[in-house]
Amino acid sequence: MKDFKLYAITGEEFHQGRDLIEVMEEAILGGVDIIQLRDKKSKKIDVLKKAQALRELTKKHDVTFIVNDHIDVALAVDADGIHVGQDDLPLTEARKVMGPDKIIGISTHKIEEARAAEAGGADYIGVGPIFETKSKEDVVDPVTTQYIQQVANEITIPFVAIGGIKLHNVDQVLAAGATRVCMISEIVGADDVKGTCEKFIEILK
Ligand SMILES: Cc1ncc(COP(=O)(O)OP(=O)(O)O)c(N)n1
Ligand SMILES: Cc1nc(C(=O)O)sc1CCOP(=O)(O)O
Ligand SMILES: [Mg+2]
Repeated sequence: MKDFKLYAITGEEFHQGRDLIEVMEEAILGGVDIIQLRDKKSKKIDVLKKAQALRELTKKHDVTFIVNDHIDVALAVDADGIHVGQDDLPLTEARKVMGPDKIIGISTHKIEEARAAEAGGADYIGVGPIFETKSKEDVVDPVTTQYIQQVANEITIPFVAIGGIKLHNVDQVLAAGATRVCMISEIVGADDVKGTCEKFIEILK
């Protein structure tokens, strides 16, 4: 997969009434190089419509597009890949459905899961939640930056830190060995989405 640094996930509850595509385009213009559609509430038809619009946007800006959970939607819109969790479709089955060329990312919360993801052919792993987050209902306890250190020391596929990351604590995440960060609320909930992303890009340099 094309490498990335700043990963933004949609979270329309934080958009303050702003249009999904406008918010995500601002994020892209600020430097986000991978976008994930995550929608836990909408009907499938509406998830599909949002995915179509985001596919068009990400194509226009040459940004990687990932769909969370819905493999059928990912395939229907020719997304670049899918993100699955530990309780979603297992990696082997996800690979069968997605084919060899699509990106498969998987969430991990402990080193055993990271090892299994690497051995199972994941293209990248999510490492989190690093800090407390209110953006995910069924979230496990924070894994802290210690888990980043473990992954950085052992895992060779790309990993992205996620969960409660903000401008004020991202230094701790990078100091622990992460080079890629992923956020919902700090990016899409910002008053100035583009400016916030530019600040992250400056810090990530
Ligand atoms: C990059 C990234 N990392 C982790 C997650 C969480 O996925 P999952 O555990 O399947 O939980 P839901 O997002 O489906 O609630 C993610 N989406 N993206
Ligand atoms: C979707 C998600 N997955 C996580 C994990 O640890 O796997 S934490 C999380 C929520 C991230 O949102 P925010 O940046 O607003 O904290
Ligand atoms: Mg999931």
